[in-house]
Amino acid sequence: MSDFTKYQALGNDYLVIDPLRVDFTATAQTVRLLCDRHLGVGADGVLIGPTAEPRPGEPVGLRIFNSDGSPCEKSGNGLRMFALYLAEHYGAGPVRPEEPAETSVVLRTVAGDSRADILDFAEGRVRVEMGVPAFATDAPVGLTAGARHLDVIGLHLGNPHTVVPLDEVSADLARELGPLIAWHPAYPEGTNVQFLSVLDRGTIRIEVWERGAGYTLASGSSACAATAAAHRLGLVGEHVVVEMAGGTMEVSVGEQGEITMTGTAEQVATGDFSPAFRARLGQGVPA
Ligand SMILES: N[C@H](CCC[C@H](N)C(=O)O)C(=O)O
Repeated sequence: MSDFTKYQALGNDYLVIDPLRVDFTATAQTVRLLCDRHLGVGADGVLIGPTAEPRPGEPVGLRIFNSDGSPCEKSGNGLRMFALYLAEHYGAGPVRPEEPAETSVVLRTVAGDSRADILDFAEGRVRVEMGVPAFATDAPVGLTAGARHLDVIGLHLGNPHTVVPLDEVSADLARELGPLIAWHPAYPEGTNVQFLSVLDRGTIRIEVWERGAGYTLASGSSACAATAAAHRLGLVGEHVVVEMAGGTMEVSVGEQGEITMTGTAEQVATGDFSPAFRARLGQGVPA
């Protein structure tokens, strides 16, 4: 059994560490070192789970951390990856990879439960029910970031998001304004930020700056938040293709406002920590 399994979804990468199989204590420090692209393995975040032996029909718990070591309530890409991890490693339990169309599991984070269905195991295609967003206000509100006055829409989807609708978006813009908005005094807990451009009623483009991880090539919960905001503003219909730097995802808005996302994720590698790195993690060297 490997110490870690690395996944990526549209260029957003996470390490899965399974506490039932590996002795690992997640602290801000150990997560930061693991995620460091120069000193560690490298990732946008870490998924620690399952938190207890999976039992058929019962929710499976996981904890999620950002690359800066901060805990986060939820990660859309992370949930898709973790559903695949469970199918690959605990297949006969809550999920059945031999019956891909029927493979489903309820994942439990501090943000609540999310049902995940593996639609195509070979392609790593997973659909996740992300819940109903809670909007901070009915209409966009003004926010000053640097020298810019922006109209933004704040919403919670288990984790916090701020959507910035603009005519055009770019990675440079996200890198410039993202950190100013993510830690703006208006958001004491910080916020994930989506720069949104609506291309047509079925297509949006977003650039993402994540709280705790910075610029990322894609973010599942961000794709959902941006779609929910665009839908609320009447700019898109119920089914939206979300273009991000790392690829596209499909997001749907249900009758009650519930958000469902579908996209791929893939396992990249499994690996073991060297004794020296394990010691640097402060986790001790296995006998
Ligand atoms: N990449 C993640 C977002 C992580 C959210 C995290 N940065 C936070 O602090 O809430 C996703 O696919 O949804």
